[in-house]
Amino acid sequence: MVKPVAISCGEPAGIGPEIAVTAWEAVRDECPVVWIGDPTHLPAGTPWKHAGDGDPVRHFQVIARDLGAPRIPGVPNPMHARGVIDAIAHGVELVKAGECCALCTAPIHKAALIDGADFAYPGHTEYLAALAGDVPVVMMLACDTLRVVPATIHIPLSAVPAQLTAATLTDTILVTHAAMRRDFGIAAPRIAVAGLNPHAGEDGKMGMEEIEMIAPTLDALRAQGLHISGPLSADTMFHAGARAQYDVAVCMYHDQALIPIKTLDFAGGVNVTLGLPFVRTSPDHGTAFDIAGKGIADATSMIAALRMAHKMAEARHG
Ligand SMILES: NC(=O)C1=CN([C@@H]2O[C@H](COP(=O)(O)OP(=O)(O)OC[C@H]3O[C@@H](n4cnc5c(N)ncnc54)[C@H](O)[C@@H]3O)[C@@H](O)[C@H]2O)C=CC1
Ligand SMILES: NCC(=O)COP(=O)(O)O
Repeated sequence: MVKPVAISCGEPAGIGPEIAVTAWEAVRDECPVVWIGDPTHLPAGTPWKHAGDGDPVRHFQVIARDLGAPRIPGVPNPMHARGVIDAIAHGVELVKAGECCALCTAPIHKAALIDGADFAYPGHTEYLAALAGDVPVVMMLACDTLRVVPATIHIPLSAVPAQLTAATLTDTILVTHAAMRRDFGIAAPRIAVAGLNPHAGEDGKMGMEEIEMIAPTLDALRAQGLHISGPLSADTMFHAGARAQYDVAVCMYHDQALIPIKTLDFAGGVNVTLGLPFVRTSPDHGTAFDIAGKGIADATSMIAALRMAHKMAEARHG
């Protein structure tokens, strides 16, 4: 029997509840899901039942949690924060216990969780790494025409150069390489690596990180047999011809990686955490407070995230 993907509710004031239901309507024949959240936050008329009751194709399956306050679209409520965090942890437990095949997280509003529950993590990626026992993880965003990995994630731009060490870059590339092989069936992944500075440093005239750290790190990994190009100029590595030369691009910071993919395919991109002992995906977008509750949110990315979760779980476990 196909196990369901657990969906954590995410920020109730955002579009999470509505895109979960719309995505379920699109994939319910191929990919069962179970949603963890407060059923009073679901769009009116959602045909939901408690998980295990009813028919998962006709009834949206819910593991009900009382989040303590109603949902007001666009207005985050600190009272929800604890329940939102617990829904993620519950999803992880279900996957670890083998009751669900993967976790798909709806977007959280990071500030609301920090303000409402002293959440100690800047995002799911870091929280899931902690729940998995502090394993090294990597954020990857993927669409049909591009995969990108930021080597540093949710930190201020001013903190990037200090965090960008040979160890960070090596771990990022090795986790990415292993996941390309295990989860995406690419036997010898071609990895393109961006420089940090304009023109990848222009021979040291516009920054020294490429010469002092990035290039020697890549040389050491090439010596281990990895197919790596770079450090490349970030501004010229994302046009169609350049993208054809690699399977995944490793970038130096969040926006260097995410701007190209969200520009190419905002609707279809999927966020996936590599390196975890379980499968986790997510839509590439955030809470979209400006359109929450209006019934106009596009669920394409959520649908792609659910399909990718199932496919990755299948690749791992059959
Ligand atoms: N995986 C996660 O939990 C993520 C959470 N976030 C969080 O989301 C919050 C808002 O972030 P923003 O940068 O404003 O990005 P956002 O993705 O929420 O919104 C950016 C723009 O795209 C639109 N948009 C987003 N998703 C859409 C959809 N499915 N259909 C139609 N339009 C859509 C929004 O209406 C808005 O105009 C932040 O708190 C951020 O931390 C952002 C990205 C991922
Ligand atoms: N911009 C991507 C993002 O913030 C996703 O973070 P995470 O919650 O998946 O760690």
